[in-house]
Amino acid sequence: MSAIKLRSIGKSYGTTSVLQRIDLDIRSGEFLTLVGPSGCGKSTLLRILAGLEVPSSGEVEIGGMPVTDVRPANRNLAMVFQSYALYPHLTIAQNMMTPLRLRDLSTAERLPFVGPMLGRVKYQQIQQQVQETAKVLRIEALLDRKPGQLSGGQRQRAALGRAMVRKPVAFLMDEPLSNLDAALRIHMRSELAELHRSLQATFVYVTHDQAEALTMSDRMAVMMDGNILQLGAPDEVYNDPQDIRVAEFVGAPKINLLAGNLDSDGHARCGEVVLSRVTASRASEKVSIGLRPEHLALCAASEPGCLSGRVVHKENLGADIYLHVAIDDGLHRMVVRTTPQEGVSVSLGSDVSFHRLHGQAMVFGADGKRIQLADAMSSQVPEVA
Ligand SMILES: Nc1ncnc2c1ncn2[C@@H]1O[C@H](COP(=O)(O)OP(=O)(O)OP(=O)(O)O)[C@@H](O)[C@H]1O
Repeated sequence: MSAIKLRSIGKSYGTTSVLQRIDLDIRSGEFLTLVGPSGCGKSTLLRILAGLEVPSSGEVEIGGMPVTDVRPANRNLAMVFQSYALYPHLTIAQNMMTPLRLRDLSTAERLPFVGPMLGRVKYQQIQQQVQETAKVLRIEALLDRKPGQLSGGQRQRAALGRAMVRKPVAFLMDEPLSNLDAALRIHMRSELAELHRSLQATFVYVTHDQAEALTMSDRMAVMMDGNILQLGAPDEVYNDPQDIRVAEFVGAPKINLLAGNLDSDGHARCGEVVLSRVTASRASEKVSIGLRPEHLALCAASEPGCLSGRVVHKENLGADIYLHVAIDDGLHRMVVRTTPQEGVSVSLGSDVSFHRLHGQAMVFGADGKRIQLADAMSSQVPEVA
C-alpha cells in the first residue's frame, strides 16, 4: 500500500524549472531514498512533500487523502533536519515532550506549576510515551542531558526520538548524517537501517551520497535535472542501470565507459575489440560500453581480445586494490579491481592486461539509454576485450 503519492509534481522558480512532472508512490513502511547530485531537486521534492514548499503543479496524497493545500503541521509527517533542531536549553526528555505538549495539552495545562496538576493524567501519558520511545532508541540514560552534552550520533537519535513520539505517517530526512565525521556516518548508516527495520515506519531520506542510498534503502530514486531517472532496489539500480547517468552516478569507483559503435551485425565494437552482440536494429549508432571495475580481471597479455595498458595509480582499500590503467596510449583510463594478493605484486608504471568477466557489460545508446544485450547471441562472441 502507498503511504504517499506524488502526482505530476512540477516546481519552477520564475523561469527556472527545478522539478518536472515527478510521479512517485512511496510504500508504507519502506526506506526510500531520493539521491542525486547537488541541485537535482531532491530537497525541493522533500519540502513539497512536507508542505514547506508549494508545488507549481501536481498533487500530493498522504494515506489516500489529498494534502496539497494542507499546512505542514497537519500532514502528520516528521521532518528530521540536518542540524537536528533540538532546543539547546531543554533536556532531551523535555525536547521529546515538546511536540506532545503542543498537541495534547490545553493552554492552561501547559502553564508552569498549575499545568501539571490540571493535566496530571495527560502528563503521565506523555512521560510514558517519551520513556517508551527512548527505550526503542536506547537513549534512556541520556534523557536528563542537554543536547550540548551528547555526541553527534546521540543527538541524531534524540532528534529522531522527538519526531517519533508523535507517531507520524512518515519520517522525512534531509541529509541527516552530513554533519557527522566519516566514521560516525558509516556507523549511523547501519543504525538508521536497523532502526527502520525495528520501527517498520516509512522513511523518506534525501542524500547526495550514493553509498548511503545503496546501503540503507529498500528502494532508491536516482534524480537528475529535476527528473527521477530510475527507481528501484539498490542492487537493481547498481546492476541494471537504465540510463548512462545512473550508471555513472551509482558505484565507486565509477563504471568504466568506452566509446564504441554498433556494427552491421549488431556487435558493440570499441576499436578492434568486439564486446558483445546487441540488437542489430540500430547499426552504426555510437554507443558507450560500460564495465564496472569488479567486472574486469587481470589476465595474460597473450589472451585474445584483452585490453592492455600501463598502471598509473594504485588505490589500496585493504580488502581490494583498484588499478588505474591508462589505455590507448594514455587517451583513456580504466579502473580494474583486483584482490590484495593479485594487486600487491603489480607496480606503478608496469604494463598489465585485463579482460571482462563472463556476461558483464552494459551498452548505452547515443541517447544515453540502455540497449539490452541479445542474451542468446552474446555468448557467441569473444569474451571481451
Ligand atoms: N527558493 C529558491 N529560489 C530559486 N531557486 C531555488 C530555490 N530553492 C532551490 N532553488 C534551486 O533549485 C534547484 C534544486 O534545489 P534543491 O535544493 O532541491 O537541490 P538538491 O538536489 O537538494 O541539492 P543539494 O544536495 O545541494 O541540497 C537548485 O538549482 C537550486 O538553486
